[in-house]
Amino acid sequence: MSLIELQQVDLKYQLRRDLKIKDIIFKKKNSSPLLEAGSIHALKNMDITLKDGDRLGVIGHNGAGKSSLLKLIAGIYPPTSGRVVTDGRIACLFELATGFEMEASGWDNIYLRGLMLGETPSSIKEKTKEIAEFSGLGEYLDVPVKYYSSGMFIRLAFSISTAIQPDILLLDEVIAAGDASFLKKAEKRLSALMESVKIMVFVTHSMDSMHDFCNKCIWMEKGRVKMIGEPREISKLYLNYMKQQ
Ligand SMILES: Nc1ncnc2c1ncn2[C@@H]1O[C@H](COP(=O)(O)OP(=O)(O)OP(=O)(O)O)[C@@H](O)[C@H]1O
Repeated sequence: MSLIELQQVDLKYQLRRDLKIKDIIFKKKNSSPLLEAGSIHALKNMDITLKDGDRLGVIGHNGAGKSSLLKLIAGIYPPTSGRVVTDGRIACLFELATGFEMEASGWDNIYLRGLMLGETPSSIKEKTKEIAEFSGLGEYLDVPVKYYSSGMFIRLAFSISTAIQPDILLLDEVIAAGDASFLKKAEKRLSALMESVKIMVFVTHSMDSMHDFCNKCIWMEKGRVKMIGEPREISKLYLNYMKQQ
């Protein structure tokens, strides 16, 4: 059984300020409460438990803490306090560039990234041909990825990340997967993955996508869970609230 459990979790980002002479001279004028405080409190007292079959949509205003929640579950950031427990193989479909070797070729990156995602050397070798074909990058796979266009890079990153069979899928809607033909192919592959995983956490601003793919929803506000419940119910309350702002 797969599991995501957050117990009284807080996440604070520490801000590093590079002081310049003009900051010292114009200190009062330029001071910012956030910088003065030295940290941003992105997640506050989060308690969430997700088990097999849970498909959680995460909605909320810009800066509410949605992406921070994904990064915390992925283990990219440790909690400042509280406990995060996960059980199961996690695939992240956000910040696709993380973990790539810019000097290495597309082929080498398939191998290295595959290992990082939990494949063994032999299992990733078995999947390499399929990943390469799905990416449609052809001879470009011989070239260091630093020379790729952004669309080519997304093709490769998406093809690798969706080739493994995870238990838990962490997904941000913001995946612009290059040209229209690839986008269509990518959508199909992504829908299949979303249906096959045991637990999904899906950050989205699209209520329609959330209704299609999720059976639970949290509305986040200023780093806290404002409401949790059935997707249609929560999104209705959220949209009404947003209209009044
Ligand atoms: N790496 C970082 N360093 C410092 N502060 C950060 C960092 N990432 C996010 N924040 C801050 O944490 C808070 C939550 O940001 P987060 O990106 O999680 O919000 P979000 O709900 O995903 O927003 P959006 O819908 O705009 O993508 C914001 O105040 C943001 O400025």
